[in-house]
Amino acid sequence: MNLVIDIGNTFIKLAVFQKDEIVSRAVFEDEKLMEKIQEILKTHKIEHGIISSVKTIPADELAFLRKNINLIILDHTLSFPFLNLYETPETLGKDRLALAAAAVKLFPNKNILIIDAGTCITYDFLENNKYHGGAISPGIEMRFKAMHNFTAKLPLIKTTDENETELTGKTTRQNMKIGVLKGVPLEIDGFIDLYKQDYKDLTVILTGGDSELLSKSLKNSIFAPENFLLKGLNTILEFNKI
Ligand SMILES: Nc1ncnc2c1ncn2[C@@H]1O[C@H](COP(=O)(O)OP(=O)(O)O)[C@@H](O)[C@H]1O
Ligand SMILES: CC(C)(COP(=O)(O)O)[C@@H](O)C(=O)NCCC(=O)O
Ligand SMILES: [K+]
Repeated sequence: MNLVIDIGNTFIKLAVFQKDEIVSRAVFEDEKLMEKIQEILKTHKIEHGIISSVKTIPADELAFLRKNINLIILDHTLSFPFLNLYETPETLGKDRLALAAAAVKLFPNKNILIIDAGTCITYDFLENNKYHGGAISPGIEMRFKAMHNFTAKLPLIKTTDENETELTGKTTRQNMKIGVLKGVPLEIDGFIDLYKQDYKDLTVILTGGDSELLSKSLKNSIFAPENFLLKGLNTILEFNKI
């Protein structure tokens, strides 16, 4: 069985794969990583693993993983089922490599825009199995936190607060919620429209912690496959197993 670990800026996602199927999955915060891995190693027969991180991985965690499984650390020097044309591949987010791998596995030889709404919102564009790059913008929670932190008077809004249906906000909180929760879908639809001007047959994938919240507000139709990034990591692991 394979263990795949995705360390994002907000959450760690972890899954155990038997061939292409997820048999166990967990989402948690940073400090629980070792505990969760020990639990998984006790309950599953893990032989291979892959870890993708947008942060530096602590040395003791790496040493522990390496001692227990055949571990691959995701970076741009591995083999991928797509051609990477990013001009600075060494600075490209590892999560974005995993998303691109998942996309070509699901939709080979297509024009694909992957939107990952997590801590940041990333846009990744693939044309016929060639990865070009895309865009990075602040995520929903980051926008709320930034407005609170960088102003004197704006309150902190939580994503879980009740949504607004109006276009015109009449209180400070309404204005902020509308600015972010209507603004982000407008941004996403705007990017999709711009890509569609050049690529009529564009496949759009939406994933990440805020994808459910956002999918209802988009005018463009999108795919929202489950555990998309984790499946991409498993694809890369299978591609690079020795
Ligand atoms: N319970 C929650 N706690 C914190 N953030 C949440 C929660 N539910 C959804 N989110 C949203 O999901 C985002 C994190 O999504 P995720 O894809 O896991 O990010 P990352 O891969 O960057 O860690 C947060 O920025 C926030 O907007
Ligand atoms: C853009 C990101 C912060 C997104 O991270 P996430 O929101 O998934 O936690 C991450 O992919 C990253 O650190 N990228 C490095 C810069 C680049 O991709 O070019
Ligand atoms: K992201």
